[in-house]
Amino acid sequence: MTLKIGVIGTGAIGQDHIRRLTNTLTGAEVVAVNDINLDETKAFVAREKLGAKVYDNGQELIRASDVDALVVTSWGPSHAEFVLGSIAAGKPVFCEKPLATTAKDARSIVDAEIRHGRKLVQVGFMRRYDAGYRMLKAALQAGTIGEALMVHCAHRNPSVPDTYTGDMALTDSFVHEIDVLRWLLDDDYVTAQVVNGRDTRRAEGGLRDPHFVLLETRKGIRIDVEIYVNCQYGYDIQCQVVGETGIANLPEPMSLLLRKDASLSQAILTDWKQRFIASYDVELQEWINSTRDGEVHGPTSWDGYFASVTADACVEAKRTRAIVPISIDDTPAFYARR
Ligand SMILES: NC(=O)c1ccc[n+]([C@@H]2O[C@H](COP(=O)([O-])OP(=O)(O)OC[C@H]3O[C@@H](n4cnc5c(N)ncnc54)[C@H](O)[C@@H]3O)[C@@H](O)[C@H]2O)c1
Ligand SMILES: O[C@H]1[C@H](O)[C@@H](O)[C@H](O)[C@@H](O)[C@H]1O
Repeated sequence: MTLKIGVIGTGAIGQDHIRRLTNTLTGAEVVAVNDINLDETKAFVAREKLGAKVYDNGQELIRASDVDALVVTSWGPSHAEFVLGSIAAGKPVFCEKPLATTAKDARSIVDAEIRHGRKLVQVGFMRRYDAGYRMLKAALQAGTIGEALMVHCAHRNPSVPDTYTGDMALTDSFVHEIDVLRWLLDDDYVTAQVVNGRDTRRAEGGLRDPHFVLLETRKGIRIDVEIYVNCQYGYDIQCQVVGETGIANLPEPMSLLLRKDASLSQAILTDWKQRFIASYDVELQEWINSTRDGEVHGPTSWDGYFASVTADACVEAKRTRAIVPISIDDTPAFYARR
C-alpha cells in the first residue's frame, strides 16, 4: 500500500522532503500540502508538477480522508499545534526538529500520545541515521577507545536567515547535538552551562553568536559544544570523543583531496541539505516502512521532549549565567526502547 502523505510547511526542508518522497524514496506519495505562504506553495506544486492538493488550513489537511500520515516542516513554534492535531486525528506524524520550542509544549504532545494509547510521532533527528555518527557509536559500543570521558563538538553554519532569531542557536541548532550525543553516549544530561564571549560582527538583530555550551551527563562525561552560526567558511559539524584509551572523531564527509598549485586542499560543504542528504533519505525511508507496519522505530516524542527540557535549561543557563540542573522523569514504559 502506498502511504498517502500530507506535508505542512513547504519552505526549505519541506520542499526538500517532498522531492525525496516523490523522486527518491519508495512507498509514499505526497497528496496534500499546506503553508501560510499559499502563493509560493502553489508555485512549488506547479513547478514540481505534483498531483498534491493545496490546503489553506493545516488542521483541515490533517483531517482529510485521503491523508494517511503527516510530515510537519513548518517553523518550530507551529509544530506542537500540528502534531497535537495529528494525534487527535489518530494519524502518524513525522515532525521536523524541534518537536516543540518549549518543554511544556513537548510534554503536552507526550501526554496526548500516551492518552491516545499508541505511538504516532517520530521526530526528525536525522543525525542518528548518519553513517559517520553510526560508525562512532559502533566504536564506542565495541569499547574501541574504552569508556568515553569527554566530548568536544562544533556546530557551524556559514550564515542564518532573518527568521533565525533569539535563542534559536540553542533551540533550533544545538538541539541536534542534544539528541545525537544522548543517543551516541546512551546517557542523559544532568547540568547545562552556556557561555557567550565576543560576538561576531555578522550576528544581527541582537543575536549572540557564537555560544559555548557545557553539558554534564549522569555518567560524569563532560561535553563542550561550540555553536557558531555565522562562521562564513562552510557548514561544518565536528564531534570528537575522548576515551580512556584513544580518541574517535566523526568522519569528514567524503570529498576529493587535491594537490594543485602548490597546495593541498579539500572542499568543505556549505549547506546542511548536502551534508546530511543520505541521512534524510534513510530516515524518511525507514519512517515510511515502519509507518506502513503501524510502528514508530525512530526518535520518539519522549526524545523530542527530553531535547526540549535540555534546550530550556540551556536558555535559562544563558540568561542567568548559572549552571542549571536538568531533571526529567524516568522514561515512561510507553516509550521503552524496542
Ligand atoms: N533536520 C534538519 O536538519 C533540519 C534542517 C532544516 C530545517 N529543519 C527544521 O524544519 C523546520 C522548517 O525549517 P526550514 O529551514 O524549512 O524553514 P523555512 O522558513 O524555509 O520554511 C518553513 C515554512 O513553514 C511555513 N510556515 C510557518 N508557520 C506555518 C504555519 N503555522 N502553517 C503552515 N506553514 C507555516 C513558512 O511559511 C515556511 O514556508 C524548522 O523546525 C527547522 O528547525 C530541520
Ligand atoms: O534548521 C537548521 C538545520 O537543523 C541544520 O541542520 C542546522 O545546522 C541549523 O543550525 C538549523 O538552523
